[in-house]
Amino acid sequence: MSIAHFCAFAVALFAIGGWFFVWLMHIVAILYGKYRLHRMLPPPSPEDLQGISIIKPLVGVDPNLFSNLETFFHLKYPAYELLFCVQDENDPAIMVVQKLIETYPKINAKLFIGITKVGANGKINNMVKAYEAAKYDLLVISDSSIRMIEDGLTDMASFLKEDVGLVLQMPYTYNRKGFAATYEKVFFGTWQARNALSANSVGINCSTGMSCLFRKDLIEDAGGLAQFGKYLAEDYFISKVISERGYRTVLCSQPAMQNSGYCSIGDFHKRLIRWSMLRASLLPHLMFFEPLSECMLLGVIVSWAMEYMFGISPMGFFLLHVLLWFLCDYTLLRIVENGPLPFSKFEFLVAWLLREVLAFYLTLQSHRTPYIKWRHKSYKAHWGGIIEEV
Ligand SMILES: CCCCCCCC/C=C\CCCCCCCC(=O)N[C@@H](CO)[C@H](O)/C=C/CCCCCCCCCCCCC
Ligand SMILES: O=c1ccn([C@@H]2O[C@H](COP(=O)(O)OP(=O)(O)O[C@H]3OC[C@@H](O)[C@H](O)[C@H]3O)[C@@H](O)[C@H]2O)c(=O)[nH]1
Repeated sequence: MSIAHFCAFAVALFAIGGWFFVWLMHIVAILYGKYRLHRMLPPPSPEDLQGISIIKPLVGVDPNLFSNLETFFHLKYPAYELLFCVQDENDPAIMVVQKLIETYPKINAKLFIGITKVGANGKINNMVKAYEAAKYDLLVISDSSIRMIEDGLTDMASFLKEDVGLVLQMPYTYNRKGFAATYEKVFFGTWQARNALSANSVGINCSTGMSCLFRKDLIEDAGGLAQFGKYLAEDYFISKVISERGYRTVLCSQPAMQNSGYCSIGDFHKRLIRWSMLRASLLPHLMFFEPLSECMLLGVIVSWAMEYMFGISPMGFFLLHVLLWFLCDYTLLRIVENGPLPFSKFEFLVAWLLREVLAFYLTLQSHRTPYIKWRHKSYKAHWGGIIEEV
């Protein structure tokens, strides 16, 4: 066998192995999603539910902010406090929070204005005051765009068994109108859900910090929330220090319902590029594996490999591969949504195709510049996840 043939053989073998691995991820995600999502555990008795401090970092106002925050005033949970953080004293979010606090005087809610600068991460700087003032040993960090159902906090708390340190709501979206909303829902219900469910099912850290419950003492033991200010992916490192202390990270049954009032494909792509840049700085090998695990690129490579190894028609193989992937993604999305989809099958097809076709382009965009833009600030990420503000 010539060197060229040997190399081609090795690449084809690797591609086919990777292809089987990705199908394993599809299957695990579907089975684990069915097992875990939308199946609340029997709630512990109210005496067993410990108090929870919910930290809400806010920047600016969008048309859904009031109603999203209001859902936190309707939580059915015996003891919780709401700690709203606003970093700028001129931010109109202050008025929104004050209005809610006036409307619901029986709910224990406080507003913190101004940052404590502990690092470059604006979200951490914004949350530090509330973190220090939190009166309960359990903390929830919940981003501004999140809506909660009445039982959402009980659902999270009921997954906090003795050996669990962090409970995550898997990122998903609330129903909104328009194609951009469909596109976001398809992304979170397919690509994101597949990775999050398969990784969490085997205990791999696949954290997203938009809605998570954790034990404050574990973070204190690691030096407090302030020490995560040097990272932009503070969620990944919070999960990491919790695992290092011997506690598990689990998903709860209810996904995180993101419901930002502004929804556009351009802004969503910027967010995906930012996340991709974070991941590349944390786990550089993902720069190689992530694009290879995408439907279109993997399909092209494996179709070639199948022809090279077994003489199978590449076009037929590619079309079958895409069709099966599409069906698996549709099945997973239905599991995550747990009900009829708020759009037609045709809209799903268009949004799905667009995401799959653009995946590689977005990956390339994430390598174009070392500067990460987040909420009007620019950061430079170094290997290992440490960032500097530019
Ligand atoms: C030949 C193909 C081999 C396939 C290998 C698998 C490649 C994994 C592909 C994609 C990575 C998934 C990323 C998940 C989304 C994370 C969302 C995110 O970016 N969050 C950031 C912002 O909140 C956060 O700061 C970063 C977190 C880092 C997460 C790293 C996750 C690694 C997950 C790997 C999944 C492997 C699953 C294996 C299951 C058997
Ligand atoms: O400077 C900032 C930036 C953001 N934030 C807050 O941080 C939360 C998340 O911000 P965005 O919605 O812009 O960003 P994302 O949803 O993409 O964040 C996600 O990815 C990056 C991670 O570090 C976050 O933990 C995760 O939530 C919001 O509640 C926002 O108000 C701040 O408080 N200050």
